Amino acid sequence: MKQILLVEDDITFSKMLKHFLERNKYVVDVSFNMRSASAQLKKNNYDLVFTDLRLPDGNGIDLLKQIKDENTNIPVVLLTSYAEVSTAVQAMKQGAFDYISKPLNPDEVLEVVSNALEIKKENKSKAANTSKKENNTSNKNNNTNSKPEFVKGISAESKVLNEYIELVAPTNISVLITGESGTGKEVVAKSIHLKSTRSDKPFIAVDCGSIPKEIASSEFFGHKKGSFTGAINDKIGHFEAANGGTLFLDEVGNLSYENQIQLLRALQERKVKPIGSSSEIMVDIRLVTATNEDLLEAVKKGDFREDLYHRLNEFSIKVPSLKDRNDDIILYADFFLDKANKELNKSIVGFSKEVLTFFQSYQWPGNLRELSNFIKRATLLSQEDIIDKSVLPEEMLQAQNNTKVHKFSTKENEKELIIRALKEASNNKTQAAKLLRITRKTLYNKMKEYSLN
Ligand SMILES: Nc1ncnc2c1ncn2[C@@H]1O[C@H](COP(=O)(O)OP(=O)(O)OP(=O)(O)O)[C@@H](O)[C@H]1O
Repeated sequence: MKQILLVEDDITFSKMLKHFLERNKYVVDVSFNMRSASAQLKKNNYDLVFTDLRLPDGNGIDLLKQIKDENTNIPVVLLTSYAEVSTAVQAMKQGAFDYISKPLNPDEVLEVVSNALEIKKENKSKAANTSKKENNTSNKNNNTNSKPEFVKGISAESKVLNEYIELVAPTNISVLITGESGTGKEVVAKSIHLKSTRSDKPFIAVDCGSIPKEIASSEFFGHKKGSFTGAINDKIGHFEAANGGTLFLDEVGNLSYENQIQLLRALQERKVKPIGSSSEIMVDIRLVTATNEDLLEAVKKGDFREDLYHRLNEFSIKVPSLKDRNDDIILYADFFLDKANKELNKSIVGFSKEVLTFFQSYQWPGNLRELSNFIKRATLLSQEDIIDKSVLPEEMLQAQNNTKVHKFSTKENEKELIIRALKEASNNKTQAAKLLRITRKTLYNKMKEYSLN
């Protein structure tokens, strides 16, 4: 079993993480400070170290340096608060394997652990093959740059999406990604980065929705120690951290008007000035943004600057909703089942026919995220080899009953159903055909038959 050393002075938090990792079959030792961590490291052969950035007698970066100085290739993962992310990025330049910001997301923790252990295995076998040549390649295969797990899809909508990604990725064009929540906008952004010439440089993802507007400029551009109350250290901003690579701004529509002006200026001038600094830093970033709101509408209302909108929207990509990617659903379901099996140590082989039919007719308002969550829950609950309809939650069944999917039952109500669907789709035939689950051609034929022009 793999051994992990967890260095964290917050007793409750460390207990929680230790239990979680143990439940996932890792052996975990805890140290509450650097001194005891150093002693533990001398005594045991750890496969991975998780360390908090702030420790009572030092910090995680000192510990990282110590591990690197001792020439061990134990991967080190830093635990940080959101505000410390840029320090963590710096730490990665010094050889940390990755960082995870608190509050922790269990999936992310498991993914980082398995990536880190994989790298350690690779390093070990490299070292064995090249016995006298020192393996001095840094662990730059961090989570921010690792390959995304990506299902390409086979539906017509996915084909268009993938073509757009391939086309735009190698350029420096700013891309605005739109689509409902949970459709995979961040995965698309990362895929653009990984297919670009910047793929070996950082990909920095920023959730604009979670940054309070008062600290947004310090987050984007950094600050100097002492430049305002609370600025206890120099801080690297997201622009600088992404230098040479890609800056991904998620929920960009949430930026305040003032922050929009600052962002536009930085993009136009290609340089940033950290708060409290007298000098400017030239930055070379590729910008990718995402939103699930109608930014043009926000522009019309005066909530979003038009000049910024055009700067962000040099090319736009719409990620289709899951309900419009019917041909892909089974691929995604299999992918998420495989993932859930691995995470939960189960071996469910598939889905019953009824569940697959349900997948195709449910509207999936939460898109891929909802499908992934559903499958994880179902995998956990299922006692059999197959996920069957007994695990479908009542609220999903209820929602499905309330959906606007109409089925032709008898010839008599066919005309009425078509009229209703056309009305609901504001006369858009493609949409109406989708609601009716018939092809557009059939819809046109039936409209002709019932003189519905
Ligand atoms: N092509 C894909 N292949 C496999 N998994 C995917 C794919 N696209 C998205 N996912 C998974 O679906 C979930 C939602 O994706 P993501 O976070 O990128 O969506 P989003 O549109 O950015 O969401 P939000 O609007 O809430 O920011 C994630 O768990 C992600 O890993």
